[in-house]
Parts: sequence; C-alpha cells; structure tokens
Amino acid sequence: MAGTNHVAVLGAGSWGTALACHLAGRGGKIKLWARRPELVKQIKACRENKRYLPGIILPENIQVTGDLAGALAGAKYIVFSVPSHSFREVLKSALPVIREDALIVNTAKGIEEDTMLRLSEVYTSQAGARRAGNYVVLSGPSHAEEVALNMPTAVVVASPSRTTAEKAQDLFMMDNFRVYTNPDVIGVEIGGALKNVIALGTGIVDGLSGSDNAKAALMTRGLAEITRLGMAMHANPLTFAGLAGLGDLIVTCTSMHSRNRRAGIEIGRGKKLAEALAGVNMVVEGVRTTRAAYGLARRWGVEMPITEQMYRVLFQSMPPEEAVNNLMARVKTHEVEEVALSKIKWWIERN
Ligand SMILES: NC(=O)C1=CN([C@@H]2O[C@H](COP(=O)(O)OP(=O)(O)OC[C@H]3O[C@@H](n4cnc5c(N)ncnc54)[C@H](O)[C@@H]3O)[C@@H](O)[C@H]2O)C=CC1
Ligand SMILES: O=C(CO)COP(=O)(O)O
Repeated sequence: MAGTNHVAVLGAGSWGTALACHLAGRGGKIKLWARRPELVKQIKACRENKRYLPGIILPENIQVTGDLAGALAGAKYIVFSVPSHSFREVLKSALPVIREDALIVNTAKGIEEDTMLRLSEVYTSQAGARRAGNYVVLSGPSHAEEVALNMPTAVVVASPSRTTAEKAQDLFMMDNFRVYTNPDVIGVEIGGALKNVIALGTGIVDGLSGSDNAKAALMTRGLAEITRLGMAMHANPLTFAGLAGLGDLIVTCTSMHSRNRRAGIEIGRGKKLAEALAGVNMVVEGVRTTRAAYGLARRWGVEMPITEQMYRVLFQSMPPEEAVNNLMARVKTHEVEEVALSKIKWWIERN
C-alpha cells in the first residue's frame, strides 16, 4: 500500500462525505473512513450516505472503508472531518500509521471541552512539535449540503507555513471552491469554533420571536466578543473580518442547514437541550464550545457577555427570555474599544 499517494478522509459524517466527493472531482483515489461498520455497509450498498448526506451519489473513485490503518497507509493527504470531541481519540489511533510527510488538514470546528485546547494544540500535544509543520486548519462558510452540490464556496486554510498552507490550497481549490491562505491559525480556529455559540443564540431568538434586529445585534456583538477573546490569545483581529470569522458567522446564523442554528430554534421554542440535540441528530459543536469558551473567557480575563448568557441557558437552565433581558440591561459602553484599536495597529506594524 505504501506510496499510493491517495487522500484519506477520516469521518463519514456530512462534512467528510461532502469533502470526499469534492476531492474526488480532481481524480485519484479517495479513501473515506467511517468508524461504524453499519455506516460503511450502508454507504457501500447504495453509494449514498443516507443518514448524513442524503441525495448525493458518491463518485466511483471514493472507496469507503471501516479499516483506519488501511485508509491511512500510504496516504499523502489526510483530511480529518470528525467532531472536535473525537479528534484526539481518532488522531491517537491514526498517528502510528500516518506517513511523516503527509499533509494533515483538520476541518473540525470546536475547542476541546475539558482542556480548552484549540485542535491544533491537541494535534501538537499528540504528534509532537516536529510534525506540527504539516498541519493545516480548513474553515469558513461551507455547508456540506451546498459543497456536495458544487455551489460556489470560499474557505480559508491556515498554517504559519505559507508553503504548507499552499499545499492545502492546491489540494482543495477547484471550480466553485475558492481557497484563501492565512497564517493566523489561532484566529481561524477561534472564529470557526465560536461562531457556533452565536448561531445557537440567533437560533434561540428565531425560536422565541424571530426578531431580525435582535439577531443582527447578536451577530455583531458576538463577533466583537469573539474578536476580543481572539486578540487576547494573540490572533490577528483582521482574521475575524474574514471567511473564518464574519463569513462563517453569517452562514451559520442564517442558514437552515446549520445544526447549531436549528438546535437553537428548538431551545427558543421551549425544548430542553437534550431534546433539541436529539432532534438535530448530527453534531452540534456549539454546545461543548460554549462551555470551553466560557472557560477561556475566564482564563484570559475577557468579557464575553453573550457567551456567558449562552452558558447559563444551556447548562444552568436559565430561561432564554431572561438571557435576552440580561444582555439588554448591561451597563452602557462604547462600541469600539481603545484596546482593539491599539492591537490592530500592533498587528499591522508587526506584519
Ligand atoms: N456539516 C458541515 O456543513 C460542516 C461541518 N464542519 C465541521 O466538521 C466536523 C464534523 O461535522 P459533520 O461531518 O458535519 O458531523 P456529522 O454529525 O454529520 O457526522 C459526524 C460523524 O463523525 C462520526 N463520529 C462521531 N464520533 C466519532 C468518533 N469518536 N470517532 C470517529 N467518528 C466519530 C459520526 O459517526 C459521524 O459519522 C465538525 O467539527 C463540524 O463543525 C465544518 C464545516 C462544514
Ligand atoms: O460550520 C458550518 C458551516 O460553515 C456548519 O455549521 P453547523 O455545524 O451549524 O451546521
């Protein structure tokens, strides 16, 4: 098997399946790994992932497998599309089989809940700093359902090494799929993970009242607090105005494809968290990320009022109406903080 140079996509949920179909468009072999044997069997039987991406027929050059080592052996490109909470576990099993020069692209959007680590930090903690140079984050506004139908989409790939980022750019960039590079891994990871918290919130507003004003306020002030946290963690503030920040926030807060938004709508309509999640039946990353973001805000001493109210609604049974009232009753403040302006100046001078 060694030397086959194929692409291995790990995780046959909606995103892994859509990306496998996308990558199949450039030819060559794609191995799509699923953990559950029944899913492998189902996809093999009809060349369609009926649970996670119904209606899309998998191209012939995708081989679906439940054998992780077999999927990875000889793979030159490895795309991780498993939920954030299972990234460490899958990575641990995969690492002994991954060849040293393979490009690793992680497409998950989340923060590890207990450790509050970004997924690139999880990667380095497992793979070691020596192998960190081959790691790329792919993020941006990109619902699987639309990518699988080849609808125009733009994403960003982040790595401190431009050469590594460009390898991922070359792998993924095709007609109707534009890929930008960005050296700011922290900003891209924080933007991609935390927009899910805000999407749960705008979903709740949809379920409560549908107020467009309230949703616009949540999105805008949500981006402000995501940027504030990102800056404290040494991200480039301008990343949050890009595809992994504003771009993904817009799509997730407005699309009915969004699982975070849909779960939020059900909570706004009065369902308990567990019921709302059961209704969506796919990963809703924003729930675990809310807990992690709440912890990060405390660790970094950053004010994140929307995240804090989301934490109370999701984990402390606060009625959503009360959360809205709390946000509206906050002490008056300025829109643009001096500290933000000085940080932007610092970034521009540094780069
Ligand atoms: N669906 C989308 O449009 C997009 C999703 N993403 C991100 O991609 C990641 C994956 O999401 P989806 O594919 O949408 O989720 P999904 O809910 O559609 O599928 C998740 C898949 O992961 C599998 N899985 C769960 N635990 C696992 C474990 N321990 N080991 C191996 N596999 C496991 C499930 O069986 C399922 O096949 C998430 O972080 C999500 O935020 C990013 C961009 C777009
Ligand atoms: O990240 C996504 C789109 O860019 C997917 O969002 P959801 O997980 O809310 O569906």
